[in-house]
Parts: sequence; C-alpha cells; structure tokens
Amino acid sequence: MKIIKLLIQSSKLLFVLAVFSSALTGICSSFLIKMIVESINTENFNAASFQVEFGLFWVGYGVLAVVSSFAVSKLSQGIIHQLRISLSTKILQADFSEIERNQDRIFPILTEDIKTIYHGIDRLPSVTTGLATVLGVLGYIVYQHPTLSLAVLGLFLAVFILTKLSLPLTRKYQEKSRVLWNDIFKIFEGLTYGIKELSLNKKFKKFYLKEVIEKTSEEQNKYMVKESVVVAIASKSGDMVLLLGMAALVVYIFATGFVEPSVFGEFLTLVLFIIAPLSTVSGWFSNLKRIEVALEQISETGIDLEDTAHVVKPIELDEENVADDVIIDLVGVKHEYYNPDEDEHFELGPIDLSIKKGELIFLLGGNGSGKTTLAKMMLGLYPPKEGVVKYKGQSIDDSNREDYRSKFAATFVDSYLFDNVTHIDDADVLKRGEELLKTLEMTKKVRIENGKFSTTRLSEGQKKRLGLINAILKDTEVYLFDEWAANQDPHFKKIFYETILQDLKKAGKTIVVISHDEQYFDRGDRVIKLMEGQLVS
Ligand SMILES: Nc1ncnc2c1ncn2[C@@H]1O[C@H](COP(=O)(O)OP(=O)(O)OP(=O)(O)O)[C@@H](O)[C@H]1O
Repeated sequence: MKIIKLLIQSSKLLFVLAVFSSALTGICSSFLIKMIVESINTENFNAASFQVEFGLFWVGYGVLAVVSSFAVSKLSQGIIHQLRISLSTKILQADFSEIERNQDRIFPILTEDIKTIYHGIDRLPSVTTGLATVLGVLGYIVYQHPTLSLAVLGLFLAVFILTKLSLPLTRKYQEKSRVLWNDIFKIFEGLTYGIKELSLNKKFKKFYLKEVIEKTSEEQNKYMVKESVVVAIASKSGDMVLLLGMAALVVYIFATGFVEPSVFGEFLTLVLFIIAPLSTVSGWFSNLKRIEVALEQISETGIDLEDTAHVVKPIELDEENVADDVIIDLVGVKHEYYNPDEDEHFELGPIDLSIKKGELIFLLGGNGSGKTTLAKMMLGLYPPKEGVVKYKGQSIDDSNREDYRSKFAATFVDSYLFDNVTHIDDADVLKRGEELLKTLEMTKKVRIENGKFSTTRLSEGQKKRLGLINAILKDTEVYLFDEWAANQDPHFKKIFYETILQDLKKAGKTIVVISHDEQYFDRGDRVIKLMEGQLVS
C-alpha cells in the first residue's frame, strides 16, 4: 500500500513506535476485557490479585494509548509537512509543460488531497488499537470456545466480504466527487479573480451562481451522499448479519443444548466487546480508498512522490574556455501543443537562430504566431521536442538545464510579482534598485525595505515596472522581455526602449524583446519575425 510506504519513508522509528504502541494498547484492552468477563464467572474470585493485575493492564493501556496517539500524530503531521515540501519540490523539478498543462489541478492537490491523506492517517491509532483488540479477543475466544468461534468467524467473514463488496462502488463515487473538486476550485478562482466581470453583469452573476456554482456543488454533494449511503448500507448490513447470526446461534443453542447458557453468555460478552473496534477497522477501508484516490490525483499530474531515481544530478555550464561570441544557438528546434478539447495542433519550428553576446534583438509576430512559445524554449522552460539549444557552444540537456535557466532574467505578459520574498540583500543591488525606482518614477509609490519592495498594491502598469526592476536586479547574462511595454503609456515606453534597454546593452547584456512597437526597432541590432510558428526573417 502506497500510504504505508509513505509513512515508513516519513520516519521508520515513529512508524514502528506507532504500530507497536497501538498493538500493545489493543492487547492491554483485550486483557482487561478478558479479566472482566472471566471474573464474572469465577467462583473463587481473588479481589487482591484482580486489582493488581487489572491495575497494571489499566495503567499500561492508558500509557500506551497516549504513546500511540503521540507517535501517530507526530507521524501524520510529519507526513503532511513532508508531503507539502515534497510536492512543492516535485512541482519545481517537474517538466514545466506538464505542470503548465495541469496548472488547474495543483491547488486542489495542495489543499484537498493533503487534507484527505491527513484525515486517513489521523485515524490510524484507533484503527491499529481496534485491530489489535479484535485479534487479541478473537485469539482468546478461539482458544476458549473453538466450536462456537467457528460460527462467529464465519459471521465476521460475511461482514468482511460485505465491506469489501461495497469498496469498488465507494471508490467510484469518491473518484467522481474528487474530480469535481477540480471544477469547484476553478469556479472559486473565477469568483475571486473574475469578481469585476461578475459584479458588472447582473445576468452573468446570476448564471454563475445558479448554473455554475450551485449545479457543480449539488453534483458533488450527490456523489458524497451516494458514497455515504453505500458505506452505511455495507456497514449496517454487516451489523444486521452479525445480529441475525447471533440470534440464530442463541436459538440453536437453546434448542440443542449444545453449550451451557452461562458459557454462551461469557462468549457473547466477549464478542460484543469487539463489535465496535471491528466497525472502526472496517470503516477505515473506505477511508483508505479515499487516500488512494487522492494519491492517484497527485500522480496523474506527473508528480511521483516515491520516485527518487529520476532526479538527474545537476551540473553547471562551463563559463571559461568557451567561445562566447554566440551566446545562444537554437539548432532546428521544434515544439508542439495539442489541445484535445478543440482537436487543435500548433507547431513551432524547426527554428535555427543564433544570438550573439551583447545583441539586442526585437522579436515580432502576429497574435498566436508562437513568440511566447519560442521565448519559453529559449529560456529552457520547454525542452525542444526536436533539435538542440546551445549556450556558448554547449548543448543543453536535463543535467545542465537548471544552470542554463539561471543565465536568464525574464518578464512575461502574465508575470507574477512575489511580495513575500527578500531578495535585495546586497548594498550594490540596493543602490541599483533605488536607481531603477527613480528611472521608472516609482519612488513616490514604492520603497525598498528589509530587502523587499514596500508594497505590491499597485496599478497594472506599475506592477509591470516593479517586475522589470526585479528582473534587472537579477543581473544575468541574458534578458528576455515578453511584451513588457504593451500596457505602458508612451512616456514609460520611451524610458524602456531608450534608457533601460540601452543601459543593459552598454553593460554587455544580451537582450531579446518581444514587441509590436516598431517605431523603436531601430534602437536594436536585429529584428526577427515569426509567422505561424516559422521564422520568416
Ligand atoms: N500551454 C498551451 N497549451 C496549448 N496550446 C498553447 C499553449 N500556449 C500557447 N498555445 C497555442 O500556441 C500558439 C502560439 O501561442 P503563443 O503564446 O506562443 O503565441 P504568441 O505569438 O506569443 O501570441 P500573442 O501575441 O497573442 O501573445 C497559439 O495558437 C496558442 O493557442
């Protein structure tokens, strides 16, 4: 079972401690049950030895139950922490295009699936203790009443089969309800980020509430209720089979005199003691299915939590002893997208492009011609499907791609401005940052405080300017600006093309600018043009 593997991976010591202490708690509880039942039927009851023995097991039960709860809660908190770290690491290590394709599914995984796994693990102490109690008491009754036990074991087997039979149906509804979570998260995203559009359109707002939110939520509720009904039917029919079986046994015993009623009474008391822990254990099976569904959702995004074998050891690119007149060389590179929803296919390339060190290149092209895709390939975010990307003559592959990416700073149309990261931690960077804030006329709005910008509550154009400062402060060899100037007013466009880009060029930086501002193209060294995924000039 995957979850057990993850638990062991989390901490072997805690896992062993949790299992042992829970099992010992169960054994103590079965001894306590046995002592109570036996004392009722003992003619020469020795109160003194009963008190000592009972006291020992009673204390043992209490101490071990606390130890097992502590171990399991440390283990479950640890695994949640590790899952978050491991998922975040895997997301950052995973193939960028895979994550980009599954972007909508990442947030539900980080919240919903982790919660499901946590709740599954959280119940482990009662499940292990329950299982140990059931096995302990069962062992005792089999030893004491072998014939009678056979009938009860048969009944338990029937209960187990009933639970097992219901599992595929339970899982089906769990899967359906979990898949709908992805839609619900997307709906909430729309509700949060699309609040302007919703607020401005009465009809759309009503539609979104009634037809989108209510319908999806109702559909999910439907599957959750179905799942609960299946679980309830399975567990209640198990109880009914058990009760019916017991009643049949009572009738049979009284009719045949098969065993003494007092013996049967003791036997029955023992059996009744294990019904509750048995139901805890069988109930956990449906929980286990929910964990499986959650883990499957995680692996469907291309993230394998157990896979450590495929992490390639990163190596750094050589910066010395290399001819660096051509800094980036794209040789016959290709990329393609396939949109299954529209059965649409987009192909970029094959593209050959050599960029010299210190060049300022403008990349032009119509909407959808593939400029951003080419930029992502140049930045090493998309490994080419065919062809090769070279940096100073060195081919880029899985081992050096991370170092290659670090040679770039970029701004995208949809760049994200982190407001919780301290990165201006050096006096020179701070000085440069303050100069840039001045150049881009942001000093009245933003200051640099404690290594970061004082605010990100800005207009879209201002946010873009802050993003540009962030990129420049990275002080990398190559810069790529994807339509940075698109939403800037003419004044800031001029600052960008005539001051910022020229300063970077003077500092020997290589720059690729995706732009439609043809009036500034004479400030660059070269203009290249994309049309329908092909370089035409
Ligand atoms: N993640 C993606 N998955 C599938 N198809 C995509 C994806 N990104 C872009 N495309 C498709 O690839 C084509 C090229 O897109 P790209 O963003 O590279 O164009 P662009 O030239 O930058 O366009 P624009 O000027 O509108 O920003 C488009 O047809 C687009 O629909």
